[in-house]
Amino acid sequence: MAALTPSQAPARDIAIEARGVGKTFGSGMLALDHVDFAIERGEFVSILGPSGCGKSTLLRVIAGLYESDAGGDLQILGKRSNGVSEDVGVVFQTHNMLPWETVEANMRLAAEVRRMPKREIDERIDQLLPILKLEKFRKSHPHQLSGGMRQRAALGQILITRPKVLLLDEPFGALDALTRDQLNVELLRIWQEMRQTVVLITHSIAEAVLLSDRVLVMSERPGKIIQEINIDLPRPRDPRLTKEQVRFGQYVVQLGQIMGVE
Ligand SMILES: Nc1ncnc2c1ncn2[C@@H]1O[C@H](COP(=O)(O)OP(=O)(O)OP(=O)(O)O)[C@@H](O)[C@H]1O
Repeated sequence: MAALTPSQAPARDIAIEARGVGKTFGSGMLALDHVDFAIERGEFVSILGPSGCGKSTLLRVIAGLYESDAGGDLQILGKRSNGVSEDVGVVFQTHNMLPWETVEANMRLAAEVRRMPKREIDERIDQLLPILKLEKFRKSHPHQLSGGMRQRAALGQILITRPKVLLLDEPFGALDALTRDQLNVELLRIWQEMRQTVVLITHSIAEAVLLSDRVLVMSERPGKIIQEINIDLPRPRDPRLTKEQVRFGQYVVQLGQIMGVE
């Protein structure tokens, strides 16, 4: 069969495309320098890189919370990024739930800000609480929850708005290893059900390999993407079985070498 010419090849359905994206902070401190990458719709991509290289800054640029320097181009779902978008949800390492409101009320507020109809909000809360394993805690306040539950509730506040793009800045980074593993299982399950485009910032090579379709590696500051590795492991990925695979270990070693942390 003849090879497809570029014009015949199926167009890639790109959710996020960065070309020459940069970020300089006030005093001329260059945090990101000519960042280039493209992420397809429905893809799960992790970003790894040394501490301080600009991962969170990049995520905030994608979220529209920071503006990219002049000259760069950032397209989100086919449109030039122009500040915060309803299509993009962000979960940070520390939750931003209101402490005096219950889990349910916090989720409700996040949806009300988007002016979603009450019936739809009720339906989505009922649908999400079991997925997040928070059914029994819908009337609890944040201080009554464990750290893992609080981060699940924070994820719920974002998922209720059904963002097409989900940005995760080390959402489970402050939790112990066991809770983190459990939440990663939940995250994979939720992603498999909802199939948003996910970009995850993590410091854990193993976490990146376990979860992702592709891992982008950033350089030291000023950060740019220096490598990308496709993670060709079968899904669904059971964490224990996946980590036992030879290929899993090879990816971890390969990424460790790229990052100089073997
Ligand atoms: N609002 C800001 N104003 C000035 N400098 C900033 C700001 N935010 C981040 N920086 C600087 O930009 C650089 C990149 O920071 P960033 O938080 O993006 O790195 P990171 O890769 O996420 O770090 P870590 O892995 O340690 O969380 C750092 O040198 C940081 O000090």
